[in-house]
Amino acid sequence: MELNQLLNAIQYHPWIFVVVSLATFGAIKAYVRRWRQWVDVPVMGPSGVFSSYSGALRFLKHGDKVLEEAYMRYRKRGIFKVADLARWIVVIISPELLEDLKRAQDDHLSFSEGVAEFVQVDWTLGPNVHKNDYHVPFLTAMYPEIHDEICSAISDQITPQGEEWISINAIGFVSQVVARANNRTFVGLPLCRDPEFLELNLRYTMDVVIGAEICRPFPVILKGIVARLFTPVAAATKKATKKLQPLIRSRYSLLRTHGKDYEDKPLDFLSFLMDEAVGIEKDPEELSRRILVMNFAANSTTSMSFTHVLFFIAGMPEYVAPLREEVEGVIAAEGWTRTALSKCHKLDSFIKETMRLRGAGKLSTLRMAVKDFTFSDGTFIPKGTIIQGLASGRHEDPEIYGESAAEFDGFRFDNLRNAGDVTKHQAVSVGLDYLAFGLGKPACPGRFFAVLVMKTMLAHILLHYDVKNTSDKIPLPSYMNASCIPDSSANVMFRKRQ
Ligand code: HEM
Repeated sequence: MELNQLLNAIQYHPWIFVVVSLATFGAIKAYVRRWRQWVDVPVMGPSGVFSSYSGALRFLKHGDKVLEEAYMRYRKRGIFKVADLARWIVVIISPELLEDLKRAQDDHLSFSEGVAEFVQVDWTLGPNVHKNDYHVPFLTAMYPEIHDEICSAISDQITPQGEEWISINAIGFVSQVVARANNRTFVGLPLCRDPEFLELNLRYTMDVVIGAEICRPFPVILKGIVARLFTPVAAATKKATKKLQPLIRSRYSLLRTHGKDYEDKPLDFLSFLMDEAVGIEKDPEELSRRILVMNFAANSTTSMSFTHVLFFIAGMPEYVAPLREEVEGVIAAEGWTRTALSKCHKLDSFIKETMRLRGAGKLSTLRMAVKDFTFSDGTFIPKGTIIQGLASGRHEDPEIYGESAAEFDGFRFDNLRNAGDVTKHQAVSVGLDYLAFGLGKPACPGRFFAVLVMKTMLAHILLHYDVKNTSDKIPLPSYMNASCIPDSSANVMFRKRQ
């Protein structure tokens, strides 16, 4: 829009002037705040008022390189900071500082406030989700249903005949299977197979990310209106509510008629929510938001992680025979159960090793200082600062993982288990040396479920299909800031197991 057109538009619609002025004011305020939260640690990239934005652009496009360079430079100091387009992020590397972060109480370094800042929770996922996280404790898996959904979702998409290979887009295939398995647990059949419902949940993560960026520059009083009018989040919430409302209403009616423990009551996340919800949380729109929130936390994280697993198994045929042998032995003895899969240590190790090198992101353990905070080395962190741990620094440190730290060794963690500490080396274990699922109290509560889903997917694929990449090379990820994104254009080839 040219300046004249803008001035004309303002003349006839003065509210445009108000919105633009408030957005500009908000942007300036955010900009000033960015500079006020100055932490006295080495800076990765330019540190000037304007030049830091060129550093932020480089971080956006080449986050992996920036963080690798920072690791080499500041490993000894154990802490540095890097600019993204919205803020400075203080990144910690040293185990001592990670230990401080792990021990810090939520009223000092807060995970939920960090998330609230990053994805503008109050205006995207919803203010109730921010204030009350009653959805977090439910994550006990219903294994027979998960297994059934994974088998059926895979065979709905891969139907090779005889010896033919079929080629399928890896991330598209994995996302469908993961979203179906997740939603079988969240809302049950038949909604977990409804293509529109799956599509809106798969798109929701991106809707929230875009919505957060649109809301960010506006002052708080306008964010609500902006979120409703100009972001895709409101439309997604409306669509999800429309899909879920009939189900919620019929379950409420059964609860009213037969009481809390009626026969054949579905055992899923929605039932859990409806039992636990109080006050406004009982509203179908609020319940729908919780379902969306769980999809937000579970779909892209698990899909991206498992797509890397698929690329590795497709490109490393030497792992196929020992993994098949392990899974076949355990399943023959015990059937498809949670306990049986917990005995597949090689399978577990292969997934953990993939996540060590290709976790959801190079940074983990998002926190916001809700009060001034001082690390044990004396580094002062003012209130409002965002802090993250450099997961890739820990994951690729030769002092932790030996000379082969940079290489993929699918049975690394199985060997470590056999050599000593059994629990430390499980894929679900969190600690200073393995940050893929975070650290401390806010460590991912869905990790047991996510690992179970990924193990079941890998085991099922190994037992029923041969798999290979479309070329000799394992597709490489790209990075957006620190997020590790599998090659979305890469296909994987499947044929019936020969
Ligand atoms: C491979 C898949 C997954 C990865 C890599 C992952 C990673 C993470 C990480 C890094 C955190 C933050 C922990 C911290 O900062 O210390 C987190 C939190 C969370 N995750 Fe996951 N996650 C995955 C799957 C899931 C699944 C499947 C669910 C739900 C079924 C889930 C639900 C959550 C929730 C609710 C939180 C917030 C916890 C809180 O508020 O205290 N995640 N996840």
